[in-house]
Amino acid sequence: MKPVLLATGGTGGHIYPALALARALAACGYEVAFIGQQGGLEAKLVPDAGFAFWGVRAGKYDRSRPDPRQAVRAALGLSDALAALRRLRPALVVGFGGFAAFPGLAAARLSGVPWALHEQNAYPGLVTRLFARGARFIGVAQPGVAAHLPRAARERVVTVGMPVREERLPKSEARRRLGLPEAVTLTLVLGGSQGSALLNRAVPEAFAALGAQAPHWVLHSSGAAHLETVRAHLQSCLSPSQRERYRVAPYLDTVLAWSAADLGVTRAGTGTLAEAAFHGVPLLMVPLSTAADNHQLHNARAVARDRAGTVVEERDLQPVTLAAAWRHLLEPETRARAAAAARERSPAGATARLCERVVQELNPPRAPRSPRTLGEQETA
Ligand SMILES: CC(=O)N[C@H]1[C@@H](OP(=O)(O)OP(=O)(O)OC[C@H]2O[C@@H](n3ccc(=O)[nH]c3=O)[C@H](O)[C@@H]2O)O[C@H](CO)[C@@H](O)[C@@H]1O
Repeated sequence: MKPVLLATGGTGGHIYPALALARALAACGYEVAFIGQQGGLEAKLVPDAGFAFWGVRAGKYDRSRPDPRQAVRAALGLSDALAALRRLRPALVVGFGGFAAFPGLAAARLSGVPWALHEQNAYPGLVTRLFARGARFIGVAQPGVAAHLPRAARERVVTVGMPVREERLPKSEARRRLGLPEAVTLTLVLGGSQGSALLNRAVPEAFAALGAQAPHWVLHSSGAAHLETVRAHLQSCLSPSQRERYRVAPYLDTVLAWSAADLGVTRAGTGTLAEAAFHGVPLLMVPLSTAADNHQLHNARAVARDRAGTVVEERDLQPVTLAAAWRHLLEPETRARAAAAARERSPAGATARLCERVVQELNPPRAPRSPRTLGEQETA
């Protein structure tokens, strides 16, 4: 059977929805492989999840600094990807946006292999805009994307939602597996797939400013590169008893972490927001102000409009302001209302919808035979 090749990488926001689709396709008996950047986050996450990975020479294209080396790297990545497609002979390539998806999609276009796309953000990224024309379909996580795509591609846009790993554990079991006490209020701190230097600094300071709270613990994902800095920061700004209640890890299994959490302090990447909604966890969001087209602020405001969380903008980020917003969300009534509103936003079913659309593409309906043809066959 020809495999489905998923072109993805760069950040968790692009990789995790592809992994969710891969699991669903594999469960239906389809063969799946991935193509992404050699040495990228995907080169670890994909084999860890048990799927075949082809690494190609890809790199982020810096539009502000055109450099011939970027063009050379793109050409090398394309030749790697063409070789991979010759070898794998995929039935379909599905691209998830971001620079790491570029070589696989470009190779598909050049080799005559059909391709499809999934776009996670409300404003489509460059790769989605480049490959929308000619795509078999463009699955989108949020409505309103079509207006930003070439006219010829718009009718092939389908709103499927944001695929997340639709697994939940009982809170008590998740906490036990994380080594956390059961009868406490737990805030999960997540700064996106690479961690956030800003949250790493501000959240421990806000925790100190919160003062005495009913048993309240924190589980904080620092990002692999920031673990030691955060540990040193906790030593300097928290008392020993506060440190006892503040756990830090370089990277978390987020099915466990969201299952255990009562509240999140996060950036506002699409993946994080969708997972929080799936798990019914209210959020205190600090959107990344440098995200393309400030899309994290738009993402966060949509959550706040639905009353599933609160936004604190970077420019207002002081330990006391963060602590005040945090204290408010910790109040049991506020938290319960926001958790119910979060559940209303759940993306449950998105993976199945995307999978179904891919399966349709792999098994196109046979053209109905005309009565005349049938008649001819009968008399033949
Ligand atoms: C800097 C940047 O370009 N960010 C973009 C990137 O977000 P980025 O990938 O950083 O953030 P997202 O919130 O979209 O996704 C993070 C993912 O990493 C996972 N995770 C995180 C920490 C951890 O310890 N363990 C773990 O598994 C989360 O569960 C989540 O699935 O892609 C998103 C989707 O295109 C965009 O909306 C973001 O703006």
